[in-house]
Amino acid sequence: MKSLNSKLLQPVLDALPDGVYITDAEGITITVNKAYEKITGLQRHRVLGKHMKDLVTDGYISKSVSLEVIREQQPITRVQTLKGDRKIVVSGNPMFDEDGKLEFVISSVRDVTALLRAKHAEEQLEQILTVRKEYGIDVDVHTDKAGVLTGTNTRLCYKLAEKVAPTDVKILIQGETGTGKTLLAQFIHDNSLRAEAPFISLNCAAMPEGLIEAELFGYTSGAFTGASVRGKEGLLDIANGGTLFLDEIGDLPLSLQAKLLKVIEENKFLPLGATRFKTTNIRLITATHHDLKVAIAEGRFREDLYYRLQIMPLDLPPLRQRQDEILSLLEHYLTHYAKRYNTQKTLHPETSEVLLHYKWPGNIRELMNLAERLVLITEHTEILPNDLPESIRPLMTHCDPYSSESLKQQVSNLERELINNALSLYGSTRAAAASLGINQSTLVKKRQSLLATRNDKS
Ligand SMILES: Nc1ncnc2c1ncn2[C@@H]1O[C@H](COP(=O)(O)OP(=O)(O)OP(=O)(O)O)[C@@H](O)[C@H]1O
Repeated sequence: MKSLNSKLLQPVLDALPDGVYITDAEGITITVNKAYEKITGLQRHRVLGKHMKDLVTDGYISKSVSLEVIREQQPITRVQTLKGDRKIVVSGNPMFDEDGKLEFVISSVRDVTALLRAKHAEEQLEQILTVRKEYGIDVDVHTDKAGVLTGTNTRLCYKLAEKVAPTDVKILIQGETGTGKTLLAQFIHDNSLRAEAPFISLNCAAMPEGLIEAELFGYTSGAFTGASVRGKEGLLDIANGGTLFLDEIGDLPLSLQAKLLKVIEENKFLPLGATRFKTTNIRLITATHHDLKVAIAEGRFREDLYYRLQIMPLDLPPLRQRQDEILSLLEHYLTHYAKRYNTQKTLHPETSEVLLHYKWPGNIRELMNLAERLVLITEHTEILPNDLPESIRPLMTHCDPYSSESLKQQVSNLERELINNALSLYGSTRAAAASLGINQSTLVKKRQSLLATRNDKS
């Protein structure tokens, strides 16, 4: 182990406000300073002479920046989390001797927990102000009256919704992202006795805990640093008399779940910083794409709240289970965007076929985005399969309905593409062959002969 002149060096290191950790070129600890002991809680005598690898194995530290520096032979900076959620920034620097050989690694360690907290608070405040500004413009009363299309699998859901809309029964809508949960909530509101009052929607997954709390419950003046002097009404106030739609309710933090339960049970809530409860009269509709039963089992969601919210559960199936709606929706949105962009578009039957069998992971929102994109970028009136983005027609590149190639050649093209796709996905001929259900030698032979056919052609 190399040594530094520690008699001289140690007092200097101990006077520094940042933590310092020094190892030799092998990763053996030479010294640490007092600030390091204070920040990490690790005593010097525990680490001196120890190899960084052993400190990681023994659980003293989670990851060693010094070892990374030794491996990479260059400076490296990492943010690490210590016990109790403290955040530190570790910057490791290599020191080389005159011959360019690594001699020491000197790492500085800075506790940035307080700094990050301040930054987080600042960002939260900024977000509150932004959201407020947006709400001032268009959130109070939702006026988007896009035509609602229903097929066999959604008709029942909309029928039930229509039936219970005039009551105040609490509804939990379940469905993947983009399946139309917000539209259904708006439909219920529009068909309720509260239709003239505001429909307010809040996505619980989109905001940090502090911000959701301030938005939902509002706050009094001086409730927290940076709060407006006049305080602010919460959405529970703004939605009074109308409907509050809480999207992604499964992401509502546990502390706020307790507060929401009080609103449901007693129509009461306490704004941040307030000493008196306020009352409100809202109809609550919630939505989730998570399985809340799993969240309950994992302790992330209150069971009592779940049973209060899902008195009337409504399920919106994903678009791939609503095949009879896909073409009507496409036609509806192609016409809608064609009108907006002053053009005309239709789908070639082959294109309809591809889209009908596509899985639509982003559901109706994805379909709308695709319709707009196709209207904008397709130059001809009839949209062909090749106009579709690659992600939708991964194996369609060579299936051109106007192709002059023979069936045999087109099949070879498709085979070549399937093999190449599997090879790039799985990386080895053995794994690619297994994924295609053939043995490795067959794949290699097929690939060679397909390459030869292509070369013959060109
Ligand atoms: N049945 C339908 N007919 C026509 N358009 C629909 C239908 N359902 C949904 N849409 C449209 O699809 C888009 C996505 O719907 P919406 O925002 O309601 O989905 P969501 O499930 O709430 O999504 P997220 O979970 O991501 O918030 C909206 O623009 C909506 O108007």
